[in-house]
Amino acid sequence: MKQILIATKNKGKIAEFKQFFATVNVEVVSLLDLEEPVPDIEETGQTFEENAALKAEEIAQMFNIAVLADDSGLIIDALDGRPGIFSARYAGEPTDDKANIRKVLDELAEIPAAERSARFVCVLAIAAPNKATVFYKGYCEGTITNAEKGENGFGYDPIFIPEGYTKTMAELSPDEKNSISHRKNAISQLEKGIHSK
Ligand SMILES: O=c1[nH]c(=O)c2ncn([C@@H]3O[C@H](COP(=O)(O)OP(=O)(O)OP(=O)(O)O)[C@@H](O)[C@H]3O)c2[nH]1
Ligand SMILES: [Mg+2]
Repeated sequence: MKQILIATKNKGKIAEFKQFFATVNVEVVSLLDLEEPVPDIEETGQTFEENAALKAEEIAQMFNIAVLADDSGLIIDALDGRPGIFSARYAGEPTDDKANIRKVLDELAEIPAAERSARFVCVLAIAAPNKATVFYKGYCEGTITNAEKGENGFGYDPIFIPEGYTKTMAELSPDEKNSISHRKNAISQLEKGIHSK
């Protein structure tokens, strides 16, 4: 079976990528599968693209193979786009999904339902030795709830209601999330990019 190395340590992302790539018979290998632990890559970029490139290029160079990386996050309009590129570490490091959710709900406490619009963003970068890095981007529009609901997914899924739905992303099944998510939409762009070559 063909394999793809994905430069991530996020178990939620890994589970979703495994589902996407299983449909084309590609096995996902992540940084958590390697025998030698890989140090955390500092995400010092100012944009999702810069951070995705940092992760993909560093690992591609380390192993001399093509690598896919995902930099993603939640953009909330009433918070001027925060947490944005800081989504994983919004309430500090190490990453704590529950604390991140609490911080967002606290900051939105006075904001009425009609002004709680938000979107998830996913930027995929593919880096390969001696090749220019390429990028694909996907969005998922929605709103932020007043309280957590649902057990599926990861990150901010329990407080995000996708447009056209009445349930949070964490109440959707993995298949449902993977049919509408920012990650799915970025992968669709990747497929289009590859087929047009
Ligand atoms: O509810 C969510 N559903 C999603 O589908 C989703 N995708 C991203 N996010 C948030 O954005 C951060 C990514 O930050 P990020 O791209 O730096 O990844 P990470 O640090 O978790 O892992 P790595 O890939 O860098 O190893 C994550 O931790 C989450 O807080 C999501 N939240
Ligand atoms: Mg990260």
